[in-house]
Amino acid sequence: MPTSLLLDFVVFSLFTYILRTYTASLGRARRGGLRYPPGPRGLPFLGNLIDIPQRAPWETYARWGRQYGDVTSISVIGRLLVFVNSARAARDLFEHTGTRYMDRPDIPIIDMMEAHFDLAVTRYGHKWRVERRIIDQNFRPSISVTHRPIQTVKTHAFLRQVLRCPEKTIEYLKHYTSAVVMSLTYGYDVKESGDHYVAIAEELLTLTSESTLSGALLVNDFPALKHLPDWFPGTGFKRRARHGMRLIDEMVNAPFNMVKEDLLKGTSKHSLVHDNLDGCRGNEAETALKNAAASVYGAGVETTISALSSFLLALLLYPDVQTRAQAEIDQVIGRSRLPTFSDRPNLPYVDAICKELLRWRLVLPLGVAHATTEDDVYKGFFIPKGTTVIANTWAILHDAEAYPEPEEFKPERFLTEDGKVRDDPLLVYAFGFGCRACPGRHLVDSMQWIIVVSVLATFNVRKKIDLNGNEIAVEGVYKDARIAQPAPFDYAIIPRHPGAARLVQETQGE
Ligand code: HEM
Repeated sequence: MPTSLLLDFVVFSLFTYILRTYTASLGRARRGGLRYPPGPRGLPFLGNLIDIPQRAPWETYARWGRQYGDVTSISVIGRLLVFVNSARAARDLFEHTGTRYMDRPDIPIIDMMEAHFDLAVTRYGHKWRVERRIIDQNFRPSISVTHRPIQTVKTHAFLRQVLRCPEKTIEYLKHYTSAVVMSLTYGYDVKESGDHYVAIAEELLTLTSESTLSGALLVNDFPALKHLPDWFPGTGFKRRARHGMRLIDEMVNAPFNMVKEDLLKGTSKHSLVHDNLDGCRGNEAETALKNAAASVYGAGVETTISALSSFLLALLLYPDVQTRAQAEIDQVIGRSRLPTFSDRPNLPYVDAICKELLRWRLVLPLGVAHATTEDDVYKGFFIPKGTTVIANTWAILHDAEAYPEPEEFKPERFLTEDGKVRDDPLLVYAFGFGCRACPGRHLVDSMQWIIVVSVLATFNVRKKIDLNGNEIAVEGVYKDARIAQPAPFDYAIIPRHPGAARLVQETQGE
C-alpha cells in the first residue's frame, strides 16, 4: 500500500511539473521568442530550488541583481520567481503598470488553512477591494490623528511597566503594540499577561510564518501532496493546516462576537468593529468587517514589534544616538513633563531616528510577495501572468549610493544640512508598493514616534553589566524569519533622573 501511495506521489509531482512546464511552454508561445528576465542557471526539474539560501536570502538576491540586472528571475520546480532589486525597476513595475503586479501568489498551505481572512494574502479582486476599503477608511491620516490619545495612554502604561520591571521591557513592547491594536480594532483592553486573544493570534502568526518560509514545507512546492492520506509519512502539514483552521476560527470570530455582545449590552467602546457594525447589511458585509479587523491584528502587531525591538538594539549599539536625542529632548521639552505629539515638529533628530529604524533593519526585507494579473514585457523580458514577483526592499534601502555605509545606524542621513527632516523618496518602500502598500503606515508613524520619544525622555538604555563588572557584549544578530526579529539580547534600562521616574509614576490612573 505505501508503495502504491509513493507511486501516487511521484505521479502527482511529475504531473505538477509537467503542468507547469506545459504552462511555461504556452507562455513561450505567447512571449514570441522573448526570454524571461536573466538569472542563475538551475538544475533540471528542481530548477534553482537549492540556490535559495536559508540565511538572509535578500543579500543573495541583491547579488544576483548586480550580476544579472535589476530584474532577475529563477525557476523553482517549473515555477517562475522574479526579484526586483532596484528602486527604478520597482517604480516601473509596481507604480507605472496599473494593477498588473497587484495580485498575490497562491500558497498551498494558506489555502489548506483557509486563511483567506487575511488581506495580506488575499488575491486581487472584489473581496480584496471591499476589505481593503474598510481598513483604508479607518486608518487614513485624518482618522489616525484621532488614535493618538489611546497611543499616549498605552505608552504611559508601558513606561510604568518598565519602571516596575525593567528586565521585561521587550515583553512590554509586545504588550504595548497588541494593546494599541486591540483597543483600536475591538475596543478591548489586553491583559498584561496570559491574554487569550493575544495568545491565539501569536500562535497563529508563528504557525503561518513558519509554514510559508521558503523551503519550510514540501507541500508549498508540490501542491499534489495535499491529496495524500493523513496517515502517510511526512504529511504532518495536514495536521498543521487543521490546527491553523481552528486558530483562525477563534482569532477571527471570538473578539468580533465579543463586540457584538457588548453592543447589545450597551457596554461596547468605540473601535473599528463597533463603529462599522451599524452599517453592516447582511452576512457578506459582516464577514468583510470581521476579516478586515482580524487582518489588522495579523498584519500590524508582529511588524510593529519588530521595529520597536530594533529601537532598543540600536540604542545599545549606538550610544551616541541616545545622547544626541536626549540633548534635543531636554532642550525642547525640558525635564519637567513627558513628551506629547505637539512636540514632534520641534524634534527633528527623534523623527530621523524613527525613519532610520524603518531602513536599518527592515521589518520585511522582502516585503510581501506580489503576483501578476496578466502577461507583461519589461525591457524586452517576458513576465507571464501568475508570476510571483518579490520586491527586494532590503536591496533598495541598503543601496550604498543612496545610503552611504548602509549597515550603520545613522539617523542624521535623514536630516538636511540645517537640521530639518529630509523627505526621502525611497523610505516609503519599507511599506510596500502600489495599491497593496501597507494601509497601517500612518498608524505606525505615530505609534512608533510616541514610544521612541517617551523612552528617550525617561530612560537610559545601556549594556548590562555581568557579575565581574564587565559589559555584556551585544552582537545585534537577527533570527532567520520573514519578519525581522532580533535574537534575544541583554540590556539594562534605568530612569534618566529621579524626576523622570516621578513623571512616569504620575501617569497612573490616566
Ligand atoms: C513597522 C510596521 C509595519 C511595516 C514595516 C509594514 C509593512 C508592510 C508591507 C511591506 C506590506 C506589504 C505591501 C505590499 O504588498 O507591497 C504590508 C501590508 C499590510 N499591512 Fe503593514 N506594516 C506595518 C504595520 C502595519 C500595521 C500597524 C497595520 C494595521 C493597520 C498594517 C496593516 C497591513 C495590511 C492589512 C497589509 C495588507 C495590505 C494588502 O495586501 O492590500 N501594517 N505592510
